[in-house]
Amino acid sequence: MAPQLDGYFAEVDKLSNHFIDRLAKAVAIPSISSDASRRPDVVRMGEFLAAELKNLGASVEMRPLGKQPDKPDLDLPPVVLARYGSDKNKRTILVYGHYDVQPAEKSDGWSTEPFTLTVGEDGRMFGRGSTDDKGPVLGWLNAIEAHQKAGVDFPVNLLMCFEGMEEYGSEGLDELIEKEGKGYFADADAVCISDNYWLGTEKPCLTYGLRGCNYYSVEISGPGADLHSGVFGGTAQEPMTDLVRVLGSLVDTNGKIQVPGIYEQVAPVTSDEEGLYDGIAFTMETLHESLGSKTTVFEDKKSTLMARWRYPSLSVHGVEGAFSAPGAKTVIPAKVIGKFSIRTVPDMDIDKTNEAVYSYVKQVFAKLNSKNSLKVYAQHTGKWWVASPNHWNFRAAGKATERVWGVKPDFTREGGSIPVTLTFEQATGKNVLLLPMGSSTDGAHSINEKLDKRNYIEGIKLLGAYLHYVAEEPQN
Ligand SMILES: NCC(=O)N[C@@H](Cc1c[nH]cn1)C(=O)O
Ligand SMILES: [Zn+2]
Ligand SMILES: [Zn+2]
Repeated sequence: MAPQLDGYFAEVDKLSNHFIDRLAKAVAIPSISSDASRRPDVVRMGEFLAAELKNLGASVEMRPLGKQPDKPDLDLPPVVLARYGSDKNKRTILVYGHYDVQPAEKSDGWSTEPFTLTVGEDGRMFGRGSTDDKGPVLGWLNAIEAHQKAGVDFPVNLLMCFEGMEEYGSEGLDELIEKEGKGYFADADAVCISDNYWLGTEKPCLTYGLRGCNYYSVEISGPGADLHSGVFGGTAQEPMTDLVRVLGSLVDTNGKIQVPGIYEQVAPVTSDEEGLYDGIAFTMETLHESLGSKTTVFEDKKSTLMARWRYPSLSVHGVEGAFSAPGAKTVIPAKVIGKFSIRTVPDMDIDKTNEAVYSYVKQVFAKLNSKNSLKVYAQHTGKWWVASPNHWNFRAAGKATERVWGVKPDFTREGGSIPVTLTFEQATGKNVLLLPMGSSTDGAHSINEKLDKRNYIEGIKLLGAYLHYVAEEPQN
């Protein structure tokens, strides 16, 4: 089966240093979508991708998305739409990825410069975006190039959609996908997204579910300006004191969400599902390794996987306006904005969840009897997604995984979110598959994010092999 793969694999190995150089160039562009001052870098990253794609012979369009809703003077970065091949006798696969990254500063605790790809002797390649999601996005480009250089016919037509706002909730992209479902994406036969991770470090997986994410701000203000705590301490009601109480009321030490109306929306566990977790290659030891500690809520695998995949969670992320530098500053912040998010699961509803959060936060604040003012709002929201893995798209990916990694993949769900996954499914009416490249210890969103050279190079083989098996797979 897929006889040309050996030539393709050999070419990927031959080109591995060139592919690592391409990743180094991408990592060097600090395309941080949440930081307005970095917007030119996000655009530069989109232009870099477009130029590389054009060099490979793809037809490319840069689609503007208009202004950022919460910052009306700021343009959203363009979506890179590209097509490689338009042979009516071949299947067409639509792939999605993102070229923006999470913020990163060396002073956050990185061991290396975050925007310099640093390849260790052990093959770990450190750099912001290496695994999330520049490595996987470049994987598709590298697969095209290795086919060309090996003289192996590209087995499918490839449609590509790469965005620059995923880490900020994919602002503006839903509308584009909905419009292009029957336009630019009309001939897609299936969708593949490479933007998640293996559950551990050795066993590959295919992913059929994601949690959604509703991201909230709680704004508390009082004084007209930041104050001296010696002069005003004890005389002014302090926004930070109120905020700490509100944030502290949201979730308990074991992650139980305290907002009424959340768990009531969660789909009950079925008997089929009960038996699903035992066969998954996941151990608490791997979790401890990727967590960097043993401070887990649960001691067992099943409860842990359920907590990550099928129950909601609430995380408190930070406070804007609060003193957070080292040292001791005796300030009373005048206005503080607490940030937290809820990862949502079937059958939670975005609006119902928002209403539950707003009403609870207002109630907790009212009980404080504070003279300060409160605002609570959602910064962005995103839907959960669960699909059927009984489809030729998943079968092809399963065969590719066995061919490249020598094992059958686990079928997993993911605790993270890719807001547009459900939108792709609904707008194209086609099956969506998540095919991860990186592993559980990659540290996406964290300090020292990395992608192992082995996962990058074998991952490029995997993406190419998947396309070959897609071409051979009979209809369902
Ligand atoms: N690799 C996917 C990823 O990291 N997604 C983000 C997306 C996001 C940001 N805000 C809401 N969703 C995630 O945090 O899961
Ligand atoms: Zn990502
Ligand atoms: Zn991410």
